[in-house]
Amino acid sequence: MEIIIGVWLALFLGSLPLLWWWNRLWYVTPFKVRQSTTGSTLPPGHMGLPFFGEMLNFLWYFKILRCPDDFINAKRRNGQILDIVGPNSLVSVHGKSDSRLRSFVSNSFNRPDPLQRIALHVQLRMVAALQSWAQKVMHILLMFENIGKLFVSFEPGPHLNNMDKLFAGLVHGVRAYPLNFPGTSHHHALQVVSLKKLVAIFLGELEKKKKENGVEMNDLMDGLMQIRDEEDNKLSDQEVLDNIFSLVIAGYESTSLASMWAVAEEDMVVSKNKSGDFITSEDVSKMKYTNKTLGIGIMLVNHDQNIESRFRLAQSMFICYKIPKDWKIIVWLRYLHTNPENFEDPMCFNPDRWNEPPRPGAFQAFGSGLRTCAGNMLARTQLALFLHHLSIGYKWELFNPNAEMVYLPHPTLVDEVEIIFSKIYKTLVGYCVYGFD
Ligand code: HEM
Repeated sequence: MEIIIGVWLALFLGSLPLLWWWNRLWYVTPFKVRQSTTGSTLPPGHMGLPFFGEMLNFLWYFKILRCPDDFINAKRRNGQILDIVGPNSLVSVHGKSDSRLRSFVSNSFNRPDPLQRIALHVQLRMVAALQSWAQKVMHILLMFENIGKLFVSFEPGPHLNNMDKLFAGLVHGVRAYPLNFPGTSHHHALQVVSLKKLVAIFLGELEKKKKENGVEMNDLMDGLMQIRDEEDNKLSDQEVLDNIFSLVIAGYESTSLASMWAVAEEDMVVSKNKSGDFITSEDVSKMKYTNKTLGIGIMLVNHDQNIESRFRLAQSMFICYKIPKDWKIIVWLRYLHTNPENFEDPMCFNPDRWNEPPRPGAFQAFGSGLRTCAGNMLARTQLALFLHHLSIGYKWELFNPNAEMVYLPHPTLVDEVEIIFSKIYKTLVGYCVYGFD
């Protein structure tokens, strides 16, 4: 028995160096042989273990040490990207299909006229939601209601709350290690629960709209159903669904997280000089920085946007390195925002840093170039309106001011930022008397 254990142990230990170098032998050696005449080089760094890559190391830094920047900074390289995510959606298509969809989304969300209409729409909802939150402990879920209404005319209520949970489950599963067999969270989210239910809901909505045949045409899904290309072809049902899905995923969590961080950061900095009291009118008056705070909220949320992005390069140059076809690159935008070369004391909440424009290329909250965020004006508008209404009418405090940070599946406080809101009552002399609804 002891001999058998010894043999297995020896085999295991003996295979460790092979495992350690396997990816290098498998991927790098053939590349080097092919490129031996051109002298092209690959980016430096270890290739990780077979199948797992650097996942264990990644989890160690993100889950256990909770120092994600240390993992990333050690891998710092600079360069440009092209990206591909998913099959039919705006985030994955190119050329004419990309311009057609992008110009539709931009016209729907990023131009002054629709933005004005959206501002009116969402403000009513925001004010009503804030009022209903007063003197309760809340997470900020409002953004999902706005997105649901603008994109598919879903009304707030239990149905939308259920969808919110399904989307959260889906995003969770997509970010889990992609082991797609029964028992894994990836499989559960994609095959068992969230995706199937969400597809059924959106498909039902699409069918309903088709039957109504354009009676009510004022949301994003209606618009997508009407787009035509030069040959007068409409988008297929699958294309409409893919795009609605991607836009909800791209637009919802990013905006919610940014608003959450903006509120939490502003609250923390004001509470530093206080001993657990509620924020006062004086504190509120210090919040002359809505837009600058917005910048910080957006800066912080960016971390997550990019962890899920998968970039496949079609034989392109990356500085002086060659990136072989089908290799993936993740651009860690958070690195730009937390790099002291770009922002002085980057981790400090300092809205005044926006008094000066950032160094060119240093602030990439919405990405840049051809694939820049298609909903950036919608996001900015929603966040600015939300922070404005919040700071002129409400006071708030973190329910658990000492809650710890977690970084997976996205950077947030352990309690997902529970906040107690209460209304500031106005008097003739100003915002100085407090009470509760
Ligand atoms: C605070 C909120 C948001 C942040 C921080 C954010 C950030 C980003 C970033 C960094 C990218 C990648 C850009 C690149 O590859 O260069 C992106 C792409 C994208 N975003 Fe946003 N976004 C936000 C809100 C929204 C909203 C509300 C929508 C929906 C209308 C949206 C739709 C998209 C789409 C469709 C893409 C893919 C564009 C493409 O690949 O062509 N985003 N976003």
